[in-house]
Amino acid sequence: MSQPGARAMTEPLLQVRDVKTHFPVRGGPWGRVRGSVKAVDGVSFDVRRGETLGLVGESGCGKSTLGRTLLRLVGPTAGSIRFEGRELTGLSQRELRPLRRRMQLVFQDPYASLNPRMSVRELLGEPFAIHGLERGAAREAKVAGLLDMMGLPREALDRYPHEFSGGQRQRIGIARAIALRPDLVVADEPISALDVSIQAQIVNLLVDLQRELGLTYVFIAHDLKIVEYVSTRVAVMYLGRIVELADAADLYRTPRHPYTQALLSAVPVPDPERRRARILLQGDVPSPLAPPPGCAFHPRCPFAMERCRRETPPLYSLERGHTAACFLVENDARERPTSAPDASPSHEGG
Ligand SMILES: Nc1ncnc2c1ncn2[C@@H]1O[C@H](COP(=O)(O)OP(=O)(O)OP(=O)(O)O)[C@@H](O)[C@H]1O
Repeated sequence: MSQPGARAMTEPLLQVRDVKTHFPVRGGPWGRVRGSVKAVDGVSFDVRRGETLGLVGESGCGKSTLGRTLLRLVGPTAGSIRFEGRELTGLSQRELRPLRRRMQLVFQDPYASLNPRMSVRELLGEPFAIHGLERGAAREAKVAGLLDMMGLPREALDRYPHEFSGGQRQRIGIARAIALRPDLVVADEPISALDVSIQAQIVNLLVDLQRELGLTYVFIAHDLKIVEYVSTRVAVMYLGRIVELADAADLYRTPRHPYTQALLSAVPVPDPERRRARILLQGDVPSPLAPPPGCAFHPRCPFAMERCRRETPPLYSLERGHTAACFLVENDARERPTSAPDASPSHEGG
């Protein structure tokens, strides 16, 4: 691999600007477009090299869609995604191919993501075959090395996914994802389908691999304790938008957005100093087909003001890179935020 230059080392691995992923909803006898699900609706953030960016929020907030959009597995409707400074949104599938090996996804359900008719030897050899890398004995050696790294025995090579436990299957899924030494791994709820007793082992495996291979993670999860444990920074999503982003320690110590406060108030903490009053969230996440006007959180917010029903709060910059999209923090903002750049052309992804 070529040695990245100093600039490449300091620039973010991924720069995401005002990205939207809307899904058209069709209806009626002619299947006309009736509206769109705004699964991701204007998000901007950077992912720094070597960090773990945690992505949290209730079910349906758009976390998976955002994760897949970052990898261009789903085409964004608008916005810009730069990987090492290179714009991804306009690239054809062919142009994306060489980049694919550098950006990988770990799935929630390893059973559904592994072809049941392929042996482990084939499953782990496949990434090399797809990209025309390593053959014969060299590929065998790489595959065996992956097994060692995952703590799986060599006998596993000739066995099939159904012969393994959930945790072992996830190890195989992770091995496939890291086989080609990617830079970026999006882990989409990588442990939520697993038995609680083995969740920690898989999390620790991911943490060790990050250290060993210098990986950058986007870690999607709804378990806030695990996100706190693994993340360098954490982004909180609500109805297609990021409502708060901060260093993990800052976010957990001083959450500024009422939505984050409510999510965290539900997490049991043994330390009485950190215990907070439980804020009960009323109702469910509204439909991303018709998000509420103004601040999308206002119908569920215990602090909603008249203004929140009319205006959408921008992401205010607070101290130490902490940002929050809530009028309550406006007075603490370091500067008046400029509105998100909306100049990016809409485009059909592929
Ligand atoms: N291919 C699709 N077509 C239409 N709507 C979609 C599609 N994929 C996701 N959605 C919708 O987009 C919204 C966001 O879904 P997404 O799965 O990204 O959320 P999530 O936060 O990851 O939730 P979960 O934790 O349940 O996976 C949901 O309303 C979902 O129904």
